[in-house]
Amino acid sequence: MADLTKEQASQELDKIRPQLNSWRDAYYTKDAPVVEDNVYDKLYNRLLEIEQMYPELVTPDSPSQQVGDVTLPDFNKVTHDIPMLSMGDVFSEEELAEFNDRIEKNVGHEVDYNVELKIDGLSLSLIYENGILVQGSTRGNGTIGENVTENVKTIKDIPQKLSRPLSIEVRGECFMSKKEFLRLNQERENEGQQVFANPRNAAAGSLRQLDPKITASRKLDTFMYTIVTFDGMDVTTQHQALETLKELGFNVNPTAQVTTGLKGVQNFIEHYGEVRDDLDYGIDGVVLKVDDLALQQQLGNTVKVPRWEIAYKFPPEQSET
Ligand SMILES: NC(=O)c1cc2c(N)ncc(C(N)=O)c2s1
Repeated sequence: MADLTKEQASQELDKIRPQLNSWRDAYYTKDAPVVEDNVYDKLYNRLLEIEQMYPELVTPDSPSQQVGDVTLPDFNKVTHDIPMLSMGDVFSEEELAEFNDRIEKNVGHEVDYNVELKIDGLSLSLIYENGILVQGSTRGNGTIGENVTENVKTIKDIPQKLSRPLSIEVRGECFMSKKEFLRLNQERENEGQQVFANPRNAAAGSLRQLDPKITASRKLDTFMYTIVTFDGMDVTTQHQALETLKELGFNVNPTAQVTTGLKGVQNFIEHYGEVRDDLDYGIDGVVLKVDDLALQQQLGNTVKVPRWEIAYKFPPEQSET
């Protein structure tokens, strides 16, 4: 191969990487391979050749770093530097009032809450370095989770590259829509396989797959709802955090509302309790979060759960087995 200067190599890689990634994306997630394998392989080998000559030019988003063809023997584990805590639950308006009273007593005044739907899926952590997705992981036991990065890369609504080159961690919920759940179970029934009991199990069974191709064959969705590390972003409320997540390219549930104290919370709960069957995703409650992020820090966490958020749980859905 004619020797390439580093500059020529860098320029050629800048052309090859996005081309291969877009072909790969089509192959994995849009079920529509747009190029013959030998064309893909030829360009991929060219990329490997150049990266071998100039290893310092390898970037995290290079196709050579996205080994999506390997079926892992078991999940690699990741440690959550900031634990993925669970959340306290309440089941009545009275308990909600007690939660609010504790907060107001602690901080000495009424607080705004950001009220969000509690999605019936599984928690997901995403880590980006300079805007590139480098790790996806499950909650696990809250401290040690499973590395599901290759699977996460097949989920269409998760950006592999952010709109800004930020190094951040974000968290949210991975779920399967009711429509996809019915399609998948019909497919499994036709193939004589065991069906999933509910969309949450189907989502967990699809994300926690050792073969990314199986994950890619299932339509998973996400709603992201927490920025864990901000990389200097000036975000001071949970409401702003959701707007920022949306600007960065994440899928964010559009129903969140800010309330002053508990005013309006009961209406929100009653409304979504009534329409939950009509939503195409499962919800099992409503989450109240103190909107001011500094107040969240001031309130902190108990041993197990944050003091600044609570889940108001709906009764199990009728259709749920
Ligand atoms: N375990 C947790 O902290 C949470 C769990 C969930 C969930 N399953 N769905 C939505 C939210 C939210 N909107 O914050 C949260 S927060």
